[in-house]
Amino acid sequence: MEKYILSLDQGTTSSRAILFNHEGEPVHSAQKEIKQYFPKPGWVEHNANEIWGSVLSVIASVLSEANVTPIQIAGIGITNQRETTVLWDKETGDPIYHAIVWQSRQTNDICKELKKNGMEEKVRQKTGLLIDPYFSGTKVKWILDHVEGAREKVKKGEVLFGTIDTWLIWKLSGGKAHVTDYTNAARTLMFNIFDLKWDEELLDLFGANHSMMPEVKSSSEIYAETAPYHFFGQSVPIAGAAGDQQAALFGQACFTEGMAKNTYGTGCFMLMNTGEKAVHSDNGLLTTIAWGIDGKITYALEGSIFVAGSALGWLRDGLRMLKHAEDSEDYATKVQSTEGVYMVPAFVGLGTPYWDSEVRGAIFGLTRGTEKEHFIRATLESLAYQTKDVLQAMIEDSGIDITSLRTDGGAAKNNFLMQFQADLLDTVVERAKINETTALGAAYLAGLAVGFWENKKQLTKKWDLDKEFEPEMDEKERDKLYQGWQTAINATMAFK
Ligand SMILES: Nc1ncnc2c1ncn2[C@@H]1O[C@H](COP(=O)(O)OP(=O)(O)O)[C@@H](O)[C@H]1O
Ligand SMILES: O=P(O)(O)OC[C@H](O)CO
Repeated sequence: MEKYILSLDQGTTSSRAILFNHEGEPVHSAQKEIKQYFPKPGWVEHNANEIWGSVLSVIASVLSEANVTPIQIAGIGITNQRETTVLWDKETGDPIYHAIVWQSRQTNDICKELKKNGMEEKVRQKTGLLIDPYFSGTKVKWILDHVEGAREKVKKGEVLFGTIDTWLIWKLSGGKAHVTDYTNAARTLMFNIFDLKWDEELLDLFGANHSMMPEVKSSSEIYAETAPYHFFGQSVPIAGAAGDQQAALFGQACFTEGMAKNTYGTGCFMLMNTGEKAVHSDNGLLTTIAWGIDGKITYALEGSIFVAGSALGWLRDGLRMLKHAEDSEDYATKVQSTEGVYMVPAFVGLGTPYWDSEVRGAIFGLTRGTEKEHFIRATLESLAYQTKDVLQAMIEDSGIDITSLRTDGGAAKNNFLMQFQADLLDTVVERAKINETTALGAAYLAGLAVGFWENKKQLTKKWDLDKEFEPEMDEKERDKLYQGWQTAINATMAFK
């Protein structure tokens, strides 16, 4: 009977379940979109129970469509949208508020206050992060400030905190395991990435305490078994977990120092493996944990872009300019250029390297001749421009000149975008063959823990190129385009 690893990829827009065979090939997958709640401008929330329901539903679909029985699952790997924060009642398992999504800006005022009190440098030294609504800490404080009786319940030890990995492991294990892994803990603003402990002072700052925090474990080990009533009568080891961007770095086999990948999903995240060294950034990058395996921590530098593929989602759902996000490629290639139109999709502020949570989106250079095609092309190009901003910061901080960039994620399927990216960076873009790189990373982390695979070298051998994009644009044209972008960004930031 053939065995598989089941990888659960809980992203911002959808939940996916993917079965990997022993060759590391995805043999079947199921996907379900989740509802986005936008209660106020700049706020983004999810329903944690709906997330859980969507995960159960994709597990059921993938097993039935692949005709695989639960007994054939050797282990489960989990990867997830990071930072998104859930607080729930330990007894009833009910979330006490919606999950506040990483993109949400509702903790802006809390961040301002912390910065005013001079906390930025201390936070950076301990966590490698900045004070920004992006991270979990201020989201915890916001929920405690806004949900009646929450603080008292926390004091009595009746509330649990978790990022989405923690929530799903807790649910799958029937409430037995309250754990997270190093990569997810590293994004909370409450975890010291050097001592590898929850930090007393930071917990205090956000009104949290030890009793609500999950135990922090490595990214590849058995955390718990599934509760049989949640897993079709079977106890299956949940054996690996990592935030989706770190899982993608692993899935892209970026195992040596200096290797980097960029994932184009809802947002866009470039991570570079910096080995055992935690590199400090002077250019707005984050210092974070790439993975913790076998008692060893590998660090990464990260550039975070908040709006990437979701700008196409906005063209589809908000402006109704597109039927499907993938149609953007056809529209973009119908014109030779944007004819000077620039779109800055700062819908929830800007991340690396600007870190401005109050700025909002803008569009420049419209003429009477601007058509839908130019608008769509400018939106796609904005993903590439933001990536160039990040790459420049990365080269400056790491001192490593990146000569090729590995890419993956939903929007990386767009050939126009990948070619424009290569042109703009003047760098070869290598799109990974397997589309589900994030899920593959999580599958490998779990597979290593249960002995399904022996070592990560097997994954390196498996890494395969789907398509290589060679830069073709001349230098003058490239510089002119990028200068236009820089003018647009500066003007956007000036308008507040
Ligand atoms: N061909 C495409 N061109 C541009 N954007 C795309 C394309 N296909 C999907 N997208 C965008 O990619 C995102 C989905 O990518 P995915 O990696 O699944 O994201 P996540 O993991 O954040 O849920 C959506 O925001 C969608 O708009
Ligand atoms: O949902 P994604 O794939 O865009 O990833 C979200 C990130 O983990 C947020 O930090």
